[in-house]
Amino acid sequence: MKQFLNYINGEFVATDTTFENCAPADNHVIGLVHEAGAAEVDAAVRAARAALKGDWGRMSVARRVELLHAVADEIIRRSDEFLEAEIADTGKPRSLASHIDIPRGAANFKVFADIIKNVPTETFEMATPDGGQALNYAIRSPLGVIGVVCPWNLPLLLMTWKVGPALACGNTVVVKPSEETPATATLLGEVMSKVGIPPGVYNVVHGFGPNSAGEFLTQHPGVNGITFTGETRTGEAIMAAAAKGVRPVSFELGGKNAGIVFADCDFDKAVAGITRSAFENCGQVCLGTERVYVQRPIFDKFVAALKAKAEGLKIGPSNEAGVNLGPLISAEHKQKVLSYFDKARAEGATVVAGGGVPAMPGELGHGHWVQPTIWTGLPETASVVREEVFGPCCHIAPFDTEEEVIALANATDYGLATTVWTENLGCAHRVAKQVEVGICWINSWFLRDLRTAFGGAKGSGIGREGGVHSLEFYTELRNVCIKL
Ligand SMILES: NC(=O)c1ccc[n+]([C@@H]2O[C@H](COP(=O)([O-])OP(=O)(O)OC[C@H]3O[C@@H](n4cnc5c(N)ncnc54)[C@H](O)[C@@H]3O)[C@@H](O)[C@H]2O)c1
Ligand SMILES: O=S(=O)(O)c1ccc(CO)cc1
Repeated sequence: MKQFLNYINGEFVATDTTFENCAPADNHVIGLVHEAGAAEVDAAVRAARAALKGDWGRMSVARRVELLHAVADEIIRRSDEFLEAEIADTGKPRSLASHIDIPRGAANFKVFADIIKNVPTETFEMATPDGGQALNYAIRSPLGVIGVVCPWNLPLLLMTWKVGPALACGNTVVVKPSEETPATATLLGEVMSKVGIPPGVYNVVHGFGPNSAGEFLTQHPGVNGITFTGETRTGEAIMAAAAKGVRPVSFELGGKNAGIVFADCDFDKAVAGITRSAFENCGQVCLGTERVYVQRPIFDKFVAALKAKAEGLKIGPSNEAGVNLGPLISAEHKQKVLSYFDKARAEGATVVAGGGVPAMPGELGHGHWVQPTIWTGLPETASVVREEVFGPCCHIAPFDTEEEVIALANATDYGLATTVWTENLGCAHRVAKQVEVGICWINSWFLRDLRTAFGGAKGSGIGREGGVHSLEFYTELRNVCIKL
């Protein structure tokens, strides 16, 4: 049976406590994960601290950049292994993982290495009171040991999105992958060893959140900063842990994102865009659209078109040709999503598409499948209109005016992303300016340039990462003032 070991100080480390890692597609046991206890987490943090003072801490930026490029190249060289590991852990379609998760996972090392190589710091000359001059210039230093706590929906991509810039800035990391998806973080340990990243720079501790590796890591006083992607409620617990020692946090949290479709949109593109944003990765994307607002003149036509798209999506295992939708991540998550399907019905929804569990053949019958689901007819107070479901579903409501739809989109505690569909650039810009989110896409969705800012407003997060914005979190900027 496959064993998923911790990776501490350049060595794979087994523990006495293991838990099963199961495939979402058919629930078969992929392997055993070795849970890190407080002692292993402490060893990982100590190794990370020691590495800061060792070769890694002394390394030139040019050499660090070279090594991070080598990490990216090695991920690509072993992309079949990464792909198989990610597919087994998540059940997502091979086409999705091969086009997004793995290449983006590698790109995160190259892009941030190049940014750190090229980004300047500021200098200011100033006059001094005695009639002389002084020169100010800024130096970036690594923040230190970074705790990286990750979710399961885009495991390699979201982990490297943090580890790439953290290492580029000269930090060391202790990563806590989701208990649901331990494979690619573990595999990355092999890559780090192979290309010569010094021991202790990249560490992985496996386990759960409360009273397990997640909590041990975030409460560890040797961790200088915590970067976290996951549920808003978990963010609250981590923020409380980070308060001890006043450690900085960077949070990418939940969302309840609105899609806004104006009557003048390019209809087919809008339908295709909302289909993707609602159902890609089986709706398990923080940026996904769970609330769709469609201008009244095209409402009925849009609902019918989205229904046709949803019902045309092919549900199936990763390797089957033409599959659009995989399973949900776990039995527990399936229960949560189905409970929302029940609530929607109980609260009076019209079920336009789906609403249940598809019949799957053979062993797949043990997997965590649900149908892509569309509702209409609910008030804005309904559970599936207010709360993040994180499944392949959306509610569609009509609107009349620009002002009205902006108010509807903003009437949520979350503020991650919006997608707007219109041919009127003036309208697009007015909406983009007023929606309370970190990311607003116009006539597109999940179109990402890694140099741009990424993050959430309101309950969807704290801080921005991406491009130079990542440097703000992963470095301490020191001003040096020289009296000349
Ligand atoms: N904003 C974003 O960029 C973004 C991206 C992806 C996912 N998400 C959000 O993530 C959620 C889905 O992911 P999930 O279910 O893995 O989230 P989660 O919050 O349940 O778990 C995320 C990680 O936190 C750990 N954890 C849980 N409790 C902890 C605690 N008390 N202390 C320390 N660590 C703890 C888990 O073990 C896991 O590794 C959704 O809400 C989604 O919107 C947000
Ligand atoms: O910048 S990306 O790597 O595309 C990216 C995608 C998603 C998320 C969070 O879901 C973060 C970064």
